[in-house]
Amino acid sequence: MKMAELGGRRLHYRDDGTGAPVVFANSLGTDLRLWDAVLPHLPEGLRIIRYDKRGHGLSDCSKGPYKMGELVSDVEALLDHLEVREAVFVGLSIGGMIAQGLATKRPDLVRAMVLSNTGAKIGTREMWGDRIAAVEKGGIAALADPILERWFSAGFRRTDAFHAWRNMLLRQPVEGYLGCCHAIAGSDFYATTAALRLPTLGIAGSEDGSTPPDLVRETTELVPGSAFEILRGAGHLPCVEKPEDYAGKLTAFLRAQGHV
Ligand SMILES: O=C(O)CC1=CCC(=O)O1
Repeated sequence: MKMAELGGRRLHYRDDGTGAPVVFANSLGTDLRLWDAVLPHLPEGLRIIRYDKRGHGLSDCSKGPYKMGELVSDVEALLDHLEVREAVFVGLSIGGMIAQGLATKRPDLVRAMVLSNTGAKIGTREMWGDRIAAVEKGGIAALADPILERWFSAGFRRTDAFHAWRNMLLRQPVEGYLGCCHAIAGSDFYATTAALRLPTLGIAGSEDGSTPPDLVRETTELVPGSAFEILRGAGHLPCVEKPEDYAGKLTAFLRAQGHV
């Protein structure tokens, strides 16, 4: 179990393997176990860094609301602490927004990025305001069913594994969840991501009800020369539903960059 003390805040992370660094950033309401099923399918020779963003998993849960800039600064400080440079940064959903912010702020840290199930902007201020109000009133349980319908395809929702992800969402600290909802509501990366020049792969899930394929494609295409892949039969978390396929797309991208 590793905790980094970063100027008064502690982030929980994992740092496994040696070689070229790949950093993974999770979505809203999930922790670093999001990537568990993908990692065994990745090639040797990688240093795999995963972390829990603030208010999630085993990281400190500071009082919200959070700003996207704070979430970007957190992982920037973590990577400086770990002396990581030139990583491939894989970000899913809010993690993909963090990827876009970090690539803009610290191009020395990010040599290529994977924008998975994300957008330059996700939803509207009104939509996030409604979600925040509903969670403040009834807790995450009040919205768990519709959230999980967007996260997973109907087939996956009939599996035993589905209930573990449901429990992860329900055990998520409300303060951290709401803090990140505020950060997403206030973020729009269209202009800054369009100015980025780095190898970029977009990954979408055909059944994703949160960040549909068209949004992921539109976001990815902001970066000239980017590639885009759809994983069929997967919702918002294709790394959970289709881990081998997800790892295959990621590995092909890493190889194309000469990262492995
Ligand atoms: O909870 C959702 O609807 C999915 C989601 C949006 C941003 C994020 O990180 O997850």
